[in-house]
Amino acid sequence: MTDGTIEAAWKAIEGEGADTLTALFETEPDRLSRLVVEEAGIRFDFAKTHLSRGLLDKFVALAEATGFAKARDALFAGEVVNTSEGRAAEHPAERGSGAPDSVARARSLHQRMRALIDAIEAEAMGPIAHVLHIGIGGSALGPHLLIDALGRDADRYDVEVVSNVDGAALEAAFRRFDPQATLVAVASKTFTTTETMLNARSALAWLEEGGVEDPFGRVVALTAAPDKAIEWGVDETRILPFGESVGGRYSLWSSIGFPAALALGWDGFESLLEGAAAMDRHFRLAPPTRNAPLLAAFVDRLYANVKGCETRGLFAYDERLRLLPSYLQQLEMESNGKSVTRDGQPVGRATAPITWGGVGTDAQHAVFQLLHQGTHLVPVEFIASIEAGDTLDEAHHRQLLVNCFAQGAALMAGRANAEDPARAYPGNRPSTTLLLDRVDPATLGALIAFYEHRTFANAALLGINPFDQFGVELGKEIARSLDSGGTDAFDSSTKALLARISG
Ligand SMILES: O=P(O)(O)OC[C@H]1O[C@H](O)[C@H](O)[C@@H](O)[C@@H]1O
Repeated sequence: MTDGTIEAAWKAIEGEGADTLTALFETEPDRLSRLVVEEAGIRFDFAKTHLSRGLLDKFVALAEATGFAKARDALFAGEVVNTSEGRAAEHPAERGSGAPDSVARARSLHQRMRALIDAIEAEAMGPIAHVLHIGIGGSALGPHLLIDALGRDADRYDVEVVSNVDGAALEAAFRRFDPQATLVAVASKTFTTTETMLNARSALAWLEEGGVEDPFGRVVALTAAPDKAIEWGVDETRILPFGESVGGRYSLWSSIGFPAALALGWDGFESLLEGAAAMDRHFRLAPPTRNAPLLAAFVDRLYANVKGCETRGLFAYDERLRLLPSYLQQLEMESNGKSVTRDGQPVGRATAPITWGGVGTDAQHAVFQLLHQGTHLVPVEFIASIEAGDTLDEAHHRQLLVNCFAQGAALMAGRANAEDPARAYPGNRPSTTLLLDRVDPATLGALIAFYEHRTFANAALLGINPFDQFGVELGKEIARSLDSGGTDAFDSSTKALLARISG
């Protein structure tokens, strides 16, 4: 399609969305049957958004104009969709959804990971009780989310994920762990990330100081750059590689998921992959009006591009999912926080909103005032599970869920108060609810794959490449330069700050 057709499709959308949510429920009595999708153990409820029947048709037309279906086919076929880096994006192949040779490659790497886990379980590296996972960004957020959400009752290995270069983070893990019983997993796609390599060196020193005779014998490397890991000193048999075409923030399905597989056991890790594969099938095959990731992307675009919302709020009404907002901050903002299209042209409209959020009910007592009465319109997403994550009196879980549903209802309905404006609620504030049957590996796999595909669908509608992240490079380059004392090129404020710490 031509740029003209795409612009015409956007123009048609940008004039819509004026009806209130309450009015939409009156004029469209079939909203629930149309805007609720049940898939892979998750109920996706988009009914409390401004996605009217007319708008939905127009978004479907936009998807057609932008070549969304072709882009999706290219993703699953393993074509070069990351054009700026000349690579495919093969995270779907990690869970069996992709070109047969990519799937076969991913399977054999998974087998290698499984064999190493079997060996660790058989105490081939001595008795291991603790796993210190060192990585940052995509090499930490995904495994950390999985372990925190699913590993609470697993009673297997005690895993700690350390990402920050601030030594306080690593020291806290050292205090908790016994070096004699610790395995160190160094996770880095590139195996060059400064923070990770410095933390890894300090972990080696700690093993040595703790009396471990061969510290490298306790190190496993999870990387797409095995040569670099060998060069650094890791034995080849303890390197778990993954493909260059698996992006960092999409890599938890690969060997980057190793600590999660250790914490949950191999069966749990496989269920995670199967859940994601179920969502892959849905994303590939469901028609646009029933396709959960695509509908979610329509909602994202509606609020960012029609209603001018600069943020989106995400509240997990489940303690086990407390790390979901930080995981999604990287997935969504690093993928789609861009200003130019795939062809290097200005995008011309808002791209990724700022993703922020927290945990319910805690957040209700802190930030929800602004959501209900503030001057910013924030589309809210609620995530909850029907099955409880605790064994206490069921009043706990009931309170959690009724609070979650009450917030969505209150945001939408509002309440007038002619006498006292300070006590009036404007209402007409949108929300989406994702209700999981339970928080288990399969459902969490499906949920994370849903978010990946939603991010991809947003990028396709905007015409941007979600798989590169050049925005993070300049800061790294300047840090390197400052570290080596080269301040000449910098402003006086930065120079003065450096001088202040240099004594
Ligand atoms: O896995 P690594 O190569 O160590 O990279 C870790 C992280 O750092 C980079 O700066 C990127 O912003 C992230 O996308 C990446 O996940």
